[in-house]
Amino acid sequence: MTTETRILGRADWDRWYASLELAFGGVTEPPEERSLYESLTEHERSIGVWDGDQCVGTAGAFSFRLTVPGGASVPAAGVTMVSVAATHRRRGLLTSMMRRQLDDIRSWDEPLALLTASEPAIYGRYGYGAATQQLSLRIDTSQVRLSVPDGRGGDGDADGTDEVSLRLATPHEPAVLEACEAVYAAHVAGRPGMLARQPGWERLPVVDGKQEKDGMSPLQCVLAERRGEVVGFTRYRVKPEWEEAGPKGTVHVSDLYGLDPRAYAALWRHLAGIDLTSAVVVRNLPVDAPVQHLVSDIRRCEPRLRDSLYVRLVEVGAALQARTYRTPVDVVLEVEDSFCPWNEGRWRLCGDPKGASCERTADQPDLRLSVNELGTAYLGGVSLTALAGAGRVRELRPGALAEASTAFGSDVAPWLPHGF
Ligand SMILES: CC(=O)SCCNC(=O)CCNC(=O)[C@H](O)C(C)(C)COP(=O)(O)OP(=O)(O)OC[C@H]1O[C@@H](n2cnc3c(N)ncnc32)[C@H](O)[C@@H]1OP(=O)(O)O
Repeated sequence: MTTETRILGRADWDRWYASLELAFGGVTEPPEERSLYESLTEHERSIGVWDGDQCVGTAGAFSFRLTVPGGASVPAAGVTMVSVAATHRRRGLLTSMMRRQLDDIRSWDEPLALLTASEPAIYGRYGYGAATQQLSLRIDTSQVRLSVPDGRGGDGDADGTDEVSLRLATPHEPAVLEACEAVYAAHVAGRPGMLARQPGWERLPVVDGKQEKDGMSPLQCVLAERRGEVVGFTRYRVKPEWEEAGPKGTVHVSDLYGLDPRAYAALWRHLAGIDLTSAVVVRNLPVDAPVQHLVSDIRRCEPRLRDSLYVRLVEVGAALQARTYRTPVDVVLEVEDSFCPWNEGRWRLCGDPKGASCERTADQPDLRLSVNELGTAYLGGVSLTALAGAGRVRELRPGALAEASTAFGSDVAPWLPHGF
């Protein structure tokens, strides 16, 4: 097999993307979604593998900025659109693309690579670790009640001026899109795992997807407003269904953000009260989503967890010093990284809530772990102690594990709100 790997040329995009679609089963995306992805593709950061004039491998890397614990926004390559043609699988093409990509990302001085995996078993061999989870709920709104915040958190409105009102809006309308994006942007710095969306990405949640073919309504949008300011929004589709006993429709939530507890609760109460529906389904919430504390019966919400964002430390030193640490930490990490050997060896990590340094050292190690565990623990959603319990982190100095594990933790659960 003779193949050539090259940077994606603009004229090649159609064939390149068709090859990706075929590898994912051959269903062609709706034109609006396709053209959005065409405009978002960063050609110079994308590669294609060609066998003659046939594209047999694809991979891209968006230039993202990722929020890390402490709130910094760190350059990160969003690895995406990875595929190998069915005729060329299991011959090492994926490994060769991952090799090329990680070398490129390093040369771009981006300390992190990120992805969401089609299958969790694929990317561990390249040093990625599952760093965040997503919570899904199916709320039985015929049984579950949602409470209203009582203002004890300081958001009371004794004189009624803090009241939130809800307004139906057209999701694609530029002013609406802009207002929703501003609410999204206000959340980014406060939660590790979120991405600062660049222009164009705000359209991703509103492209007309395949869902409408499944009997769902077009996307609907409700804005939460206070004194004329947009303080939250939700976007959702309704799937009407009827049973002998009566209506049994479902509300499928795409996203929901509130800038304060009242706006947040008002939006959830709206979703739970939509006529002719008896369930609200949401696929991707942070594991610490406050809605879990608004419902009267969490068991009737069927909570489930799934792996979400995978993180790869491309440059261990730069990545570990880009975030802060919840408590003071001073440990020597002995890192294994066979795929990116420049990371191998001992690193002294000194950090606290204000900042961190991470330098090469010859000192005795306190913890031994691979780059996968560093990726898994990096955003503070999985503890080093839990990984040690699985034998994946070794404590070489008594006390070092508890010290590092506490320091790596995050008060706010890391979360990736959408795929890419
Ligand atoms: C970030 C994203 O875009 S995720 C999307 C990934 N793409 C898809 O799922 C589309 C459908 N699948 C494909 O296109 C291909 O099967 C790919 C990309 C997953 C794998 O490509 P290949 O060229 O066959 O992989 P390659 O031959 O380099 O295999 C490398 C290793 O991964 C393993 N591997 C490959 N695919 C899988 C899989 N789906 N599950 C588990 N292991 C896998 C191989 O067995 C091999 O293991 P080894 O190193 O122990 O020998």
